Parts: sequence; C-alpha cells; structure tokens
Amino acid sequence: MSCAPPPPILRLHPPSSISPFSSPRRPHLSPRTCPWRLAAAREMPWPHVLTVAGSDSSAGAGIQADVKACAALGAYCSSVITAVTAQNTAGVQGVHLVPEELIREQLQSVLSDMSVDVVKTGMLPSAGIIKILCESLQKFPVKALVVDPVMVSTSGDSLSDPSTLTYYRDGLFAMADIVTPNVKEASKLLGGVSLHTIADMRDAAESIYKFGPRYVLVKGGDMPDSSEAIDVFYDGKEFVEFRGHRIKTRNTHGTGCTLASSIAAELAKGSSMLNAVQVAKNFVESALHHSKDLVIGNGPQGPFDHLFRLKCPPYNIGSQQRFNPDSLFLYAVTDSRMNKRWGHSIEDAVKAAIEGGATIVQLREKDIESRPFLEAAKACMEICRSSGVPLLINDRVDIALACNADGVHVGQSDISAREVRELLGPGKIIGVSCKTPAQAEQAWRDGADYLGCGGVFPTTTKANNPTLGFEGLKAVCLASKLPVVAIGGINATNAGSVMELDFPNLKGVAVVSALFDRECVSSETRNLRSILASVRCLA
Ligand SMILES: Nc1ncnc2c1ncn2[C@@H]1O[C@H](COP(=O)(O)OP(=O)(O)OP(=O)(O)O)[C@@H](O)[C@H]1O
Ligand SMILES: Cc1ncc(CO)c(N)n1
Ligand SMILES: [Mg+2]
Repeated sequence: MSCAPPPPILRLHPPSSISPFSSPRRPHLSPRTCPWRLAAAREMPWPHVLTVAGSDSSAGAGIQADVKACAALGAYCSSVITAVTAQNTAGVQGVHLVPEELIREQLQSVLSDMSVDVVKTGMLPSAGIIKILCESLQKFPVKALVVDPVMVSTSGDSLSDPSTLTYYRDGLFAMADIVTPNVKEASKLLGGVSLHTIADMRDAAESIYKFGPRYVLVKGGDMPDSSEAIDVFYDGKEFVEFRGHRIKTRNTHGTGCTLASSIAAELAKGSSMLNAVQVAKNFVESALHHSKDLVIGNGPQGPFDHLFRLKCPPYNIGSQQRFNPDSLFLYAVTDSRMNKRWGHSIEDAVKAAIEGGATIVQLREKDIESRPFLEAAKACMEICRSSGVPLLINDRVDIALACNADGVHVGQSDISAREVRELLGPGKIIGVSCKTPAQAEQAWRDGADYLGCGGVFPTTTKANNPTLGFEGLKAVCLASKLPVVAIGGINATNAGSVMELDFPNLKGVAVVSALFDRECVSSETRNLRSILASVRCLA
C-alpha cells in the first residue's frame, strides 16, 4: 500500500471544505442544558466504546469488526473512520485515507457529545492522524485507551506509513492503558527483532512496556506450529500467559481488531484489565470455534461470526438479569434420597425452601431418571420464576437447557465451565466446585460466575469428600475475585461461624441435609436464614 500521498479518488467536495452543509454548524450541546436529558426520569448508562479505525469492505476486520464485537458484548460503539480500504478474503486491494481535518471533526463530534468511556484504536495510517488523536484525547479525556497498533494485515499488506512508528512509540503509547501488537507488529515496533518463542514475546512485551502503556499484550495468533493460541500479558512486574485452544479454521480475518474491541467493551462495562483480556480472549476463541466451517469468499482468509451467540441456545440473550452474587446468601441444594426419606416431592421441597427464605436453589438429583427429572425441573422453574429465586441444575446441562434453568453447577470431574458456557450462552449462571486456588483460577478463566468451596466441615452427603476447614476456604476466597459460597456439613450450629469469617467475596452458605433431611424444610430454612442474617445484619 502507498500511504503518502493517498491515491486520488473522486471527491464529492474539495478537501478544504470539510463540511458540505451550509453553516452555521450545530452547536455542541451541554448535558445540563439539553432538554431531553432534563426530561428523562432515569438515565440508564450504556457502556460506550469509540473505535478510531479503518473501514474494511469485507467487514471481517476494522471498524466493522469493532462494531460487531462491541454489540455482541453489550457495549455501544461509535466510530471515527480514518481510512477506507478495499479488501476481501484474498487481501487488500486499495486504501484511501480520510482527510485529517475530517478525522479531527469526527473526533470532536463524538467526544464532545456522547460520553465515551473507552477509545479503541485500529488502523491509524499516518503520523498526522496519530497526532490529531493525541490532541483530541488530551482535550476530551476518557476512562481507558486501548491501542491496537495495526500495521500489516494478516494477508501481509501494509496498513500504515513507516513514519507512524515514532508517533506510536513516543506519543500514543504513553497515553494507552493497553497496547496489543501481534508478533509482526511487536517486531516492527522494536526495530525488526525476530520473535519465535514465548520467551521472545515476553522480552518484546517488556521492551514495549518501556514506551509507557500501563499494560502490554503481545498476541500469538500468528505464531506457527502450536496447538494453543498464546498471548503474553505484562503489567510492568509480572507476566500472564493467556492460553486458548488454537481453532483450525481459515476464518481468522479480524481476530486482532475483535480482541482489542472486546477488551475495550469489557473495560467500558467496568472490568479490571486482566478480566477484560480474559473475557476478550474467550470471546475470540468461541467465535472462531462457532465459525470454523463457515464459507464466505474464495480467498485464503475468511471472516468469522461475531454474533454467533444469537444462534446458540437459549436464544434469549439480553433477556436475562445479570447474576447477583448476593443471591448466594442461603443456597438450598436438593437431594432426592432425603426427599424420599421424608416423603417430599422435589417440587414440595423447593417450594418449602423458598418459603423459608432460600435465595437460590440447585437441583442435585443423582439417582432419578432423565424424564421425571425434567418434569420436576420444569415445575421447579415455575415455582422459582414466580418467586424471583434463581434455579440451577447440578451437572446436567441437557436438563438445564430443556427447562430453561438459570444456570448449571459443575464439579471438577464434570464438563468444564467453559464448555458449559458454550452450551448455555452468556446469560446463564455457572458455578464450579473448587477446593484449591488453582481450581479457582481455572474456573475464573473458564468464565464461571461463582465458586462453591468445601467441604468446609465433614459431611455425609458426598462420599470421599476431603474436609478443607476454614483454612482451605480462606485460601480459595483470597485467591479469587469470584463470589464464593461455602458448602459441606453446614447447619444451624456452625453456619454463623462461617459467615463470621467475613471475607469480602464469601457471599453465603450452601446447605443440603440441614434443610432437606428434615421433616419441615420451610422452618429449618427460616431458622438458618435468621442465623445468617444476624451475622450479616440482613433482614
Ligand atoms: N486460530 C486461532 N484459534 C484461537 N485463537 C486465535 C487463533 N488465531 C488468533 N487467535 C487469537 O486471536 C487474538 C488475536 O490475535 P492475532 O495474533 O491473530 O492478532 P492479529 O494478527 O492482530 O489479527 P488480525 O490482523 O487478523 O486482525 C489472540 O488472542 C490470538 O491468540
Ligand atoms: C481496516 C482494517 N483494519 C485492521 C485490519 C487488521 O486485521 C485490517 N485488515 N483492515
Ligand atoms: Mg492474525
């Protein structure tokens, strides 16, 4: 590509007159004087990412990928277009830069009006454009800046002028929260060093960090001969390797743009940087997995489906309430043998637990046939829905899907939380039983919503279940940011002492026999709830 000077194109209006409309221009409204803002009864925040990037006519990368990724992850995405490219699945056929003054104008229009949370950059083809962006960001500071230093397309075509290197290194990087080069870009930024191993990627991340960003992620999508796609993250002190399955597919056009936009969307939603990168990495991997056999175009590199989740069950993205960790407060876990012993049906047991104040229910039915289990699960769903209590199913993703349960709880020997997420989609709750910090870390990486940690006390409900004690519970709570519910041998006598531990992420207790191996489930639940509430001062 030749970036300077841009190839001539048919101009609709001369570059000197940026606005084709007659003046005066619309003024920039202040939020305080805006009449429709004053009229709004309640403002709902909408996480907002502004992408400053190039258009890709094939819509797999660039602005088009950014808008789709943000939409898929629930963020609004506005766009300042820096260049228009002619691309398809074979490569880049043409590039035309948008006049710099119009880029400045686009930045001013969006940043002055639209409460942008995070700016994400993609193709910034000229040094002048980077300079304008730096000036605009100084004038309109945002919460975070994600810089994807796009230089070459995966097809090998150049997407930026060599003079941009200095402006990236000496200007934009110092303003960035995270910089996300692929190995080729990292090499260019560092004067052509060759990167072949994870150790090389770490060295590169360390060197790029010195240009001033808060975090660096060197992406390894283009590293050859590996069953894993490994990205190296560096925060100035420690390295984290983000490892995912390498999906065998030709449809990888736009993975880099999508990763950076997904990080931006998660940051706009309030995530920490590590969490944002993990969610983004999982999102790209899932999207590639779901798109691996799609065919579009005749060239060697196709686009993938950012909106793959719309095709996943349960087809109801966005209709689910977000998981509220406080619902773990009094977690009732059913057991069919206990119900049989006391002559309770599953439905009656669940109804009674909710009457007594259970805040979440899990059906853990180990010895019941699938069909009666599903019938009972559907009846329990109705009971739970009408009382606003989430219902999870232990282990059985098929039953959870069939009754549209609120989620699934899995143990260490069940299918992984990541696979459950693939099957259930993003709106559902996933819990994982964990005994160690390493298991907790894995559950978080797999996209779990909460951890069940135990057995805290000896229990007869589960055979061969080692007791962790308070020390084991503490280790898991301290090692994880996820909410935790304690489980194992918890009853009215010892529940208070568990809640008194008062770790910030220890949200409640999960109980089986102390609720269900009793004649009157509702009064046992009520009693336990008042014990917990007296410790946590909750009514
Ligand atoms: N085949 C694959 N399977 C799984 N993950 C992949 C695959 N290819 C790339 N990734 C992941 O996608 C993300 C983007 O990395 P990549 O190195 O492809 O960026 P990029 O070269 O800038 O992308 P592009 O230029 O195509 O937009 C990384 O998290 C990387 O690990
Ligand atoms: C417009 C645009 N931005 C970024 C990339 C990198 O994938 C691309 N191919 N095209
Ligand atoms: Mg790539």
